[in-house]
Amino acid sequence: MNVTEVDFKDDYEHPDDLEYILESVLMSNDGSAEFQSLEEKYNSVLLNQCQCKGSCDNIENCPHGGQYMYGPDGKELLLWNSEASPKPVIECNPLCECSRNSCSNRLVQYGPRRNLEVFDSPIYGSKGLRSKVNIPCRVFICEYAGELLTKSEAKRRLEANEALGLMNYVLVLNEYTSNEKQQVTIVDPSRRGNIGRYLNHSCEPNCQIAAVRIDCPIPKIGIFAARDIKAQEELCFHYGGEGQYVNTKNGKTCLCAAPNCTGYMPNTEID
Ligand SMILES: C[S@@+](CC[C@H](N)C(=O)[O-])C[C@H]1O[C@@H](n2cnc3c(N)ncnc32)[C@H](O)[C@@H]1O
Repeated sequence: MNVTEVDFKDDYEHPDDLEYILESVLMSNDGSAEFQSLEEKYNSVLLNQCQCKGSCDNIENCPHGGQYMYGPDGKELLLWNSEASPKPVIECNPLCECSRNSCSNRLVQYGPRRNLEVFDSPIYGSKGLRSKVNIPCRVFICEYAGELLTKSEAKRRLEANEALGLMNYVLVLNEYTSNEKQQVTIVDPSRRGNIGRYLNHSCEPNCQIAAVRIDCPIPKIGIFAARDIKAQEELCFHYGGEGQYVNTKNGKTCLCAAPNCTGYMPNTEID
């Protein structure tokens, strides 16, 4: 299977007045030491390239592989991560020796899948995202791309959103190793973002998020199907990451209408 045969594109139009970006970008320099450290991380390169010949099918040899696998039809790569104990996903990148065309460890780097559409969600009374065609369980949908923020800037924006009654797009992704927080990544697609910004929160979501690294220590927030999803069904993920990725407390009233709805949206906490 040639990975480049998979149906990807990234030329979606945004209905809102914002800058369309293909992947997350650094916030503007505010002169802080925190920004400097974020910028250093953003500009550093992961030096763990593989030396696989051809594809990366042998996960014993490939330092990255093992998180994606082809489904039974052999057509699309699926996220093979267990939701209970997600392992870090590290894709092969241009420094790797494997063949770009046959490597089975590159997915998010090719951009969102086709046939997504922004629509006016009757459930949420605001915009949402759905697919015009069925989506199989565990496939990649799109990145949640936006401005990468320092904690201070994120707190400032969260407070401003609250004070002005604006929708909040800030997503805080915490990664843990055996209960210890290892890295915090904060993405805000409110001013600069991609199609991922339109996914609403559900207490019973059909999508899940995963931290995916390609060639930078700052992960991308990948959104994957958590089950088979029918065409026209609204795509949602749990803003609390179901406890794995995101720190939250109870927030605003949740409109998801799921049978197990807690009544509240998870509220982003930054410590
Ligand atoms: C990332 S945006 C999602 C896209 C947004 N609906 C739009 O029109 O651009 C997050 C915002 O959508 C709304 N939202 C998302 N999920 C919600 C839910 N379960 N209940 C109520 N509002 C929700 C909230 O206003 C939230 O701040």
